[in-house]
Formats: sequence, structure tokens, C-alpha cells
Amino acid sequence: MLLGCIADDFTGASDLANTLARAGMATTQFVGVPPDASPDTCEAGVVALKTRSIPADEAVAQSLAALRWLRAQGCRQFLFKYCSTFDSTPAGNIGPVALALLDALNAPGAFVCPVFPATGRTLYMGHLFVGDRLLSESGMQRHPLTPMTDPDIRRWLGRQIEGEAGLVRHDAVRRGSAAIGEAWRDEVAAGRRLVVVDAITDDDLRAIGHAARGHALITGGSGIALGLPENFRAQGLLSGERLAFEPLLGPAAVLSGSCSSMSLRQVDDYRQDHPSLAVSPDALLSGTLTVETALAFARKHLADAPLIYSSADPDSVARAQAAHGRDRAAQAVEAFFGELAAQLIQAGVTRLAVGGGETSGAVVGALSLRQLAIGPEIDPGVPVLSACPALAGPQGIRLALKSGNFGTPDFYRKALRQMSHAAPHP
Ligand SMILES: Nc1ncnc2c1ncn2[C@@H]1O[C@H](COP(=O)(O)OP(=O)(O)O)[C@@H](O)[C@H]1O
Ligand SMILES: O=C(O)[C@@H](O)C(=O)COP(=O)(O)O
Repeated sequence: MLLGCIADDFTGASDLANTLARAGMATTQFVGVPPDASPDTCEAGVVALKTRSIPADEAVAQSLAALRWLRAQGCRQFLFKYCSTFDSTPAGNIGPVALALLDALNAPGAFVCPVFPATGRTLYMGHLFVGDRLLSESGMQRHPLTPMTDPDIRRWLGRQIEGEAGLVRHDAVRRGSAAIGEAWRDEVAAGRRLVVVDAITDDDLRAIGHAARGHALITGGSGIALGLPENFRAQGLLSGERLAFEPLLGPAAVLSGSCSSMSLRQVDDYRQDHPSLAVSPDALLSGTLTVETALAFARKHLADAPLIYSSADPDSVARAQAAHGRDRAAQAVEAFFGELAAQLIQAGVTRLAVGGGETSGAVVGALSLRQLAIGPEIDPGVPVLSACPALAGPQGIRLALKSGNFGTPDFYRKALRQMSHAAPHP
């Protein structure tokens, strides 16, 4: 294994694995830190953790355990993947994890770059944009777990670490990798070890990737990985082999636990012509809706690919959080989706699309998945995945783990279609 990646959530991990696979690295997504060695054929390994919204010291400990495993697999470079909307709180976890990884690698500093132009995330003068809005006006300021109320990534990171974060401005990025490297070294020499770097286009990201060729650690969204495979290819280290994707027909279901604005549109779109069941923390915590009732509903409509969702507008989420507490409400919903997913697979579902990073983590955990193979891309940042849970038949299942904000409004139809059709890697 050449490139070892640590992702702070599950949709993020498959987003990154998708980028690396498309850029020509033989990539595997691992669920948690594997107990044994990786397959020899794996050139990039992405360890998916669920550390985005847990206490910072636990996130650090889990990330260091992933680093130890990746080092033992022979990796030469490491990438810490977080969200392209920099999902975190003033208490962490991006800053503390990045610094702990730097210390463990004895490395002087690392880029910080959440940019993902294909989904509208760009960074200028250290400020993060989603489309034509600042991050703090993009809807992310009302995220249920990590409300992003400040678009200045240096300032946000500054709350999570001691000292200041650095900045490589876009004028240096535009001048190419030598200028980026020079600006980065100046920042690190001044004691600013976490260096935010502006980027607006994929070409900017490729130049940053080239500038990072000798760095032990790189941090960012999946876009930061765009230029990295080329560094390995230039050294003749890539095999150029790709795993074939095997489509699979069979009963399908959609689970949406994301409350992002795009998820709400996707749920509305899919509900138009599919059976759907809404769940809420209230219903789950009072016992008026249970996994058994939801399963009975799904079984009844299994031929029509039913949708079960807790996705709700910000006011409903705020009311549920005020009534039950933020974490209790989230845990009730996540536990529900995890258990329901396991029951659905047992009931014969072979195609499952999940909306939301934490929600996906709960589902993948409940299915006890170990490894995910990367298939074709459905929409930017979301590939079809193949997995073999013990609960499923010999052909396994096809899965999509969709970040809340990713995908077009008709994402779920496309996802289920693509799982059952052969589509070549572009
Ligand atoms: N109706 C709801 N009320 C309160 N919290 C909810 C509701 N529906 C989902 N949640 C919680 O909100 C969080 C959404 O996060 P996530 O699944 O990561 O979505 P996203 O990808 O949009 O961030 C999850 O922890 C989920 O359990
Ligand atoms: O970088 C991104 O935006 C995604 O890869 C990601 O991490 C998504 O997280 P969620 O929005 O919580 O699914």
C-alpha cells in the first residue's frame, strides 16, 4: 500500500476512495481499523472511521490507531480526510487529529484544504464557499451536529488548536507547485503547522497535490487527493489495474437520515413515485414507531424500492433536539436506521442507498461490513460500493453512501439504477 488514508466518516471515505480509484489507484475502503493485513493489490487504503462528532480525544486515539495500521501496511504518505464543508465544532476534531497525526509522523506541517470544486466547495483568502454562498450562509450553519457558523477556516481551526493556522493564498497557488511549496515552507517556519491553502479549480488542487509530493501528511476533502496518484505514477509505482464492477439486481430500499437542504429535495423527489415512511425522534423515543413497524412497511412495498426517512427541515430538527437533546435524538435515529438496514438485508434487499454521513456510519456498522470495493460514480463524490455482509447471499449487496449535500435531486433513482447496470469507470 502506498497511500494510507484516514476518513472521519463513511460517506467521506467513499468520496475519497472514488477520487483515488478514478485517478487510477487500486483503492479499497476499510470499515474501521482492520484486524489483519490488507490485500497485496491495494495501492490506496481508506480507513473509514466515525470520528467527526465524537469527543476530540477519542477521535485522536482512533485516528492514531488507523495510522499505525496503515504504516504497518507499508504506506509512504498519509491523508486525513474530513468534510468539504469542514464539519467540526470549536472543540475539534479536525485540528486536534491533524496535529496528533503530524506529531506521530514527526512531520513539520500539513496542508488544510476542504475544497471540492465539482460540488461547489471553493476556498479563497481562507474563506470557504458552497456555490455562491459563504459556508455560514449555505445551510450548513444549521447542521444538526456540526453547525458551521464561520466561513473563515483559519479562524475556525484556530479555535481548535493552540496558536494560529497558516494560509497559502490563491496568488501563490495560481503560480504553481513551486510557489505553493515556498509559501507553505514560510508558514511552517513561522510555527503555523496547519496551513490552509486556497483553491478554486481542479487544476489548483493538482498543483497543490504536486507540491505535497514529499509531505508525510496531507489533510483535506476528497479534492486534495486529485493530484496525488500522479506523484506515484511518475515514480512508476502504480499497476494501472482496476477491479471490475459486478452489477446486481434485486429488491432495493432507500434510507435517508440527512437533514441537509439537498437531502430534503432528494427525499421529496423520490417520494413522488415510491412508497415512503417518515420517522422522527419523537416517534422512535416514544415507541409509536419501531424497527418492526418500519420493516413491515418495507416488506409490504419491497418490489417498489421504498424510502424510509427521518430527514426533516431545520425547525423540526430544532424542536426534536430541544425536546430530547441533540445527541439522544441523533442516536435514536441512527440506531433505528442501523437495525432496520440489517433487517432489510436479511429480508432480501440487495441494493441499498443511504443518505447522510453519520447515518451511513450507523448502517455500515450494523451490517458489520469490513471492506467495500469501489464501483462506478453515481454523482460527484458518490460511487456505487460492493460489499459482502454475512447477512446477505453470496453475491453480496450494492450500496451507496451519500453525503447529505451531494447528488442531484434524482440521486436515489440513479443510484439504484446504476447498482443494477454495468457502467464502465470513466
Ligand atoms: N428528524 C431529525 N431530528 C433530529 N436529528 C435528526 C433527524 N433526522 C436525522 N437526525 C440526525 O441528524 C444527523 C444527520 O447527520 P448525517 O447523517 O451525517 O447527515 P449529513 O450527511 O447531512 O451530515 C444524524 O446524526 C441523524 O441521526
Ligand atoms: O467531503 C465531503 O463533503 C463528503 O465526502 C463528506 O465528508 C460528507 O459528509 P456528510 O455530509 O456528513 O455525509
